[in-house]
Amino acid sequence: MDTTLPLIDLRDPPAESARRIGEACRAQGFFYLVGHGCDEARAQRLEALSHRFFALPEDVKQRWAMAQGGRAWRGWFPLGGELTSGRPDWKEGLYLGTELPDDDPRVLAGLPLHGRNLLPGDDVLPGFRDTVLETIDEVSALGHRVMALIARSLELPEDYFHTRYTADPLVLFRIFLYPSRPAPAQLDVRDGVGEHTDYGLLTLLRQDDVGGLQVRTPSGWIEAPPRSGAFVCNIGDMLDRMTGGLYHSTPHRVRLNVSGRDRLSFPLFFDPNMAARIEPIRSAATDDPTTRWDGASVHAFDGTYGDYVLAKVGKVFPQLKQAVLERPR
Ligand SMILES: O=C(O)CCC(=O)C(=O)O
Ligand SMILES: [Fe+2]
Repeated sequence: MDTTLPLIDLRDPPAESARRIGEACRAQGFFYLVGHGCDEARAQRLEALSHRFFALPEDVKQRWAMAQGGRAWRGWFPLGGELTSGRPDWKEGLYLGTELPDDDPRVLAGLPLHGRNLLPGDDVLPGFRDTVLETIDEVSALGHRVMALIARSLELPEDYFHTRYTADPLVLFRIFLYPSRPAPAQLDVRDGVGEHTDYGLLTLLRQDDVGGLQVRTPSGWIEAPPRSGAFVCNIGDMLDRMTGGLYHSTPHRVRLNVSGRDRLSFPLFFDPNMAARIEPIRSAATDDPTTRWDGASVHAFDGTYGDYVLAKVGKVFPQLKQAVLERPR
């Protein structure tokens, strides 16, 4: 297999973009996206403000710690605070998502992962909050566009995913910092982020120019190096499940950062509404029995997206799960 990931330009005719996205989803499950029209100046501003946020002293950042975010699971977590396969990742981060007011019915009902964002306001980091919220809106809109192209690539109506899953998507946005300083020897750290697949439909990730993201292909690990102005997109478990394995939810990881500079990344997870039941797609494009594979746990899954994502999130933040989800309200 090719050792570079395909590049999709959204300025191409939609039929061509859809065809090439389909090819990429069947092969690597990963592709670069350019010509998307997102505001470059905003992305640069977000990068600069994020560096300033992570540079704040720990006791200041504690004001926005995830523990204070309650059931919304928003806010800051410290280095080593998130686990992949039970092992701490050597990264620090800010968990964010669609901004919902306290009187939103989903928040009132105590639906996990929904609520207000927990991050510094203009008194501490002028412009940070607005830049984050604008970015979430902008990249979510791009998520809708790419999902329409993915539908087309599967010979489905363009609104296939929108109607069933994403009219009101679950959108989780994260800002990660992978420090250049090494982890203390007593911490059992191996990667920036250990090998994993993403849970939902589609991940759209911007990264700075440091690099470190790697993708597992049948012929081994390949790099997904930074490309200026591009998103790295990949397919999540739910699309793999819906297509019977035709579109790959490909394992990936981030290596320890030895560049001498801190690395920032900005993944947005564009996922089904938590109440949506995940159903296999029936279309000519997914009917080829030679492309089906079974046995992987994702294909045994039957339930709503909420069932799936909460089980996953509980594993990466075990203490929070105990403190938040397993406590009676
Ligand atoms: O930071 C990156 O480049 C990748 C992060 C990632 O894979 C994830 O958060 O799911
Ligand atoms: Fe990931």
